[in-house]
Amino acid sequence: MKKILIIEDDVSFCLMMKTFLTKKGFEVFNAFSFKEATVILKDQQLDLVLTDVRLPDSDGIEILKHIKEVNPAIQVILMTGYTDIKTAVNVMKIGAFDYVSKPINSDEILHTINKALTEGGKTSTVVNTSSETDKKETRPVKNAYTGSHFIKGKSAKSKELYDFINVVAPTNISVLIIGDSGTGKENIAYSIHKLSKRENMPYVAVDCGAIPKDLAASEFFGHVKGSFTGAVTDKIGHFEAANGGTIFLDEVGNLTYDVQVQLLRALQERKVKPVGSSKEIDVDIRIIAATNEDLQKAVREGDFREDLYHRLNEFSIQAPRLNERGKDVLEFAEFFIAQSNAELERNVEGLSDEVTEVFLSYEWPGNLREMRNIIKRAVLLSSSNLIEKSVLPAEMFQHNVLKNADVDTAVIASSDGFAGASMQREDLKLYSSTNEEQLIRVALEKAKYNKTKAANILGIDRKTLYNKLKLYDIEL
Ligand SMILES: Nc1ncnc2c1ncn2[C@@H]1O[C@H](COP(=O)(O)OP(=O)(O)OP(=O)(O)O)[C@@H](O)[C@H]1O
Repeated sequence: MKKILIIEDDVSFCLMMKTFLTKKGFEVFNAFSFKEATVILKDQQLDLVLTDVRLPDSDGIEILKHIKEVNPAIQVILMTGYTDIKTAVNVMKIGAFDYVSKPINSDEILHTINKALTEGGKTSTVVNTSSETDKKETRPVKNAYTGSHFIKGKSAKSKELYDFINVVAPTNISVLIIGDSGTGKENIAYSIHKLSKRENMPYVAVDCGAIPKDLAASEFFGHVKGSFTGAVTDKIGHFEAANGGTIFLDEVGNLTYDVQVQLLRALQERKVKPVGSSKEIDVDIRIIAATNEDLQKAVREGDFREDLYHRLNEFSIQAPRLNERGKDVLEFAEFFIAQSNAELERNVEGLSDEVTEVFLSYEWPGNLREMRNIIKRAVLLSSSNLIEKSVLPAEMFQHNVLKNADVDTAVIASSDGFAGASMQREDLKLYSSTNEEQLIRVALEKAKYNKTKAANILGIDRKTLYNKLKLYDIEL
């Protein structure tokens, strides 16, 4: 397990990052000052340090020098506010791997960390060649797409989606984006912002699922120095940071009831009060929220406040599943191939005919995110100009074959090739509910109603199969 040290005096941010990176499989240590960091650097064999450029007792240059003295193999990524970008660039010149600007985008930081851990050793003094201006333009967003860095698609579903985006973007209406994981909700939110009158104002994306309950108020509304243990400096909350622009609340269904109350008040009164402060700050914010849960159900069950739900859902947009977007699948594939080529320095030209067919009929349960990952891996593994079946996960064929009711072949396919190298069978989940029942029935029939075998064929565990049998009322 790779070990990461986060050096940051903003305690809440530090803990949030720790939660996020631990979930991603790293062993994470926190230090709130340079002094604390030196102790951990001495005791632990670290792989990477993520550090603020400015700490109460040190600065980026001193931190980097010290780290490189302790162990030159440790990769260093700097976290910086806008005013410190120049310092960050200087620190990179003396050996930091890269820098990221605050507010930190979780996808981006993860990408940079993985890149540092894989490429860092080879190029420990890499200087990022993008200009400062470029960085400034793209940094305020959690999402890295700007300009042509995303595609719209031409299918009826895509057209409908962009019609909605175009209609709602210029208004100040709150938008709730509903859709399965990986359908591109974050990208939709950013598109709305870029097409609005607020396009040149801040866009702040907040992953509500990653905010620890106790720190939510401080995260959203900020705090003043000394207002609680660990509040060593004043902190600007997300609302204030987004003032004049747009705030995107991702996974909004994860907010606790208490935070929902505070949020609603802020939205209604258009004022926020930092924790420990008596002063209210006026905020003018456009709000976009996203969920992959059934929020209406959460409202019915008393887990999500109805008034907040209506406040967020003045207009709703459904993010289409990838398999509803017809031939756009191929356009997305082309886009991800180009993206992976650039990232991995490869020259893959496209999909073989056979793979094109598979792509068009596959369910894509993980939507765009799944496609991006599958293509990235395929580009890495491909030895020919075209992506062939042999570099795709076998589960993709298991799906298709199952659809054709040829389960025996599916089982063979799944023990073939690089099957399972990246995807756990349990990750398969059970596709869309429309054909889920049918898939289960086919698998049961092929397994001669042996539940263990059927579960195996479906790539799920027995317990999940039992639950599904109950759900669909399948009698055995
Ligand atoms: N229009 C697009 N063009 C190209 N790539 C896209 C587009 N929309 C999304 N993506 C890609 O798909 C991935 C998933 O998108 P995104 O994070 O926006 O999905 P999401 O619905 O917010 O997922 P989750 O619900 O899990 O947070 C992104 O990392 C990006 O690489």
